[in-house]
Amino acid sequence: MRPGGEETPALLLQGVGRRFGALAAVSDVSLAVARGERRAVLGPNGAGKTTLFNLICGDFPPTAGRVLLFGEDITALRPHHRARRGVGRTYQTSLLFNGLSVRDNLLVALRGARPGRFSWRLPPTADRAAAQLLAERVRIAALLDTPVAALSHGQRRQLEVGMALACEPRLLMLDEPAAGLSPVERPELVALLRSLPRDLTLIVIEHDMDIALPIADLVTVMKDGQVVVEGPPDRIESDPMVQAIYLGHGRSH
Ligand SMILES: Nc1ncnc2c1ncn2[C@@H]1O[C@H](COP(=O)(O)OP(=O)(O)OP(=O)(O)O)[C@@H](O)[C@H]1O
Repeated sequence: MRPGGEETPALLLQGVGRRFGALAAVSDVSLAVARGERRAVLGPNGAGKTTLFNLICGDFPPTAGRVLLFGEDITALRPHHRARRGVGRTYQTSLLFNGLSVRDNLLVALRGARPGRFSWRLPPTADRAAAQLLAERVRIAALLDTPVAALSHGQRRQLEVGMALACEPRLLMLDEPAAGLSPVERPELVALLRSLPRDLTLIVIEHDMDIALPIADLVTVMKDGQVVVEGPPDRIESDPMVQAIYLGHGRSH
């Protein structure tokens, strides 16, 4: 396999682990996510999903193993260096500017995404057009002049995805995008995620199967820091191990 060639996975984890003292939060995780793939990482509370997410984004280094992005070893790189190489992300807690409009939030993200970002050199019309495109992509174009404080929870999530897309990521990581959404908002989010460009590689960390399964090409299920099952959504749903893990956790509707 030619490093960096088309067949090189977007993300390759090789025996990745992370300990916090005596606790192995993530243990010997190996997985390959193909270019343009939509991968869901599922698992109950405490399974290690967020820790794995942070290891991929670089919030802290793994205590074992390697992380490769499009063939490049990024294990030792800090988050902003990973971001420059194409890792985009959203956060479980919102990082929006409540006092600003949707448009201004997108403009801040667009300007922050550019090297030399404090130069403010691009003509405002180009930025406004880019903000408009992003808003259309995440289905909130009608809300461009609305203050973020007036958005619903679901609309905030859509804006967060738009802001992450402003950096033109090659790999987009979403951390529990459906957390706190109403039953009406959830299908809208699923539709939005399904409509993202197919060349974008997407990893969604979720504990909710009803969100994860409709958007995923492949699902990785974690428990106690380890990968316990991996496969296509239809097989995951009927897998006895997955059913046992989720028994008692319930599926929300
Ligand atoms: N910074 C930390 N220090 C110590 N222990 C941690 C730290 N972060 C996570 N852990 C522990 O690692 C384990 C895995 O946690 P993690 O948050 O990755 O799971 P999760 O699958 O994301 O769960 P949830 O769905 O509740 O977010 C848990 O036992 C957690 O308490």
